[in-house]
Amino acid sequence: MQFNREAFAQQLRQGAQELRLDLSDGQIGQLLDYLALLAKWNAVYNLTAVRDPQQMLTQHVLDCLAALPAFEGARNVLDVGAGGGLPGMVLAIWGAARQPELQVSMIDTVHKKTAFLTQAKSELGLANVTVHTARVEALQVSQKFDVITSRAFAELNDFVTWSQHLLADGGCYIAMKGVAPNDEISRLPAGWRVREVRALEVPGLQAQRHLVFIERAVETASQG
Ligand SMILES: C[S@@+](CC[C@H](N)C(=O)[O-])C[C@H]1O[C@@H](n2cnc3c(N)ncnc32)[C@H](O)[C@@H]1O
Repeated sequence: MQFNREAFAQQLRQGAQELRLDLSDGQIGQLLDYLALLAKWNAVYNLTAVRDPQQMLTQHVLDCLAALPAFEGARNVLDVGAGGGLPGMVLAIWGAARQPELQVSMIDTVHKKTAFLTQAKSELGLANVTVHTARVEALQVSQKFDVITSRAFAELNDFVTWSQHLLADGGCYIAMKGVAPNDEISRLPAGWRVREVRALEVPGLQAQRHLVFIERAVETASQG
């Protein structure tokens, strides 16, 4: 397992440039620290099927970086089924410098995954991160989320059904998907609508990526 920090830093800088993301040296360093932790823990705890750090950089870190512009202005984000912290950790690292008011919560049912997230939060000094070990259906919070996101989590219908009690009024879902999930969209529960399906280009990845923005459908006022 090769971890060439300087080469990875260069790829991140180049990727950020292609994505028009303004990443500081400090943020690049934190992203690499996160990647190194993920690779180290993955060897023992099997957090992600992607095992090679180079592949992790492209398929995980750059993939999540490509989605970040969609989170501009978000204040309180929940990442459902965060696993090893994707996209939540990448979002938190970016937000800590870029959007200091941004809070990122991550939830997963698997304790070894949330143990990793708690350790990464501590080692990276991310005060903006909260970690929950639970099924999202059972989570209760005092402050609801203005954005709920997920990546490689579940069919959109389940994602919305299981977590809608956690979305603030006026909030929206941002689901990270591969090919545009038109069938899943057609099966969304009543009362929800897709505001936008946005195609993404991930540097170094020859695969389709889409963000699906979902919000409550506005009820048509009765004409009485
Ligand atoms: C395929 S992984 C994706 C992990 C990460 N988001 C990524 O993109 O690498 C899906 C994750 O969802 C978690 N999960 C499944 N059902 C869940 C539920 N009901 N509530 C919270 N997490 C759940 C699993 O434990 C798993 O870590």
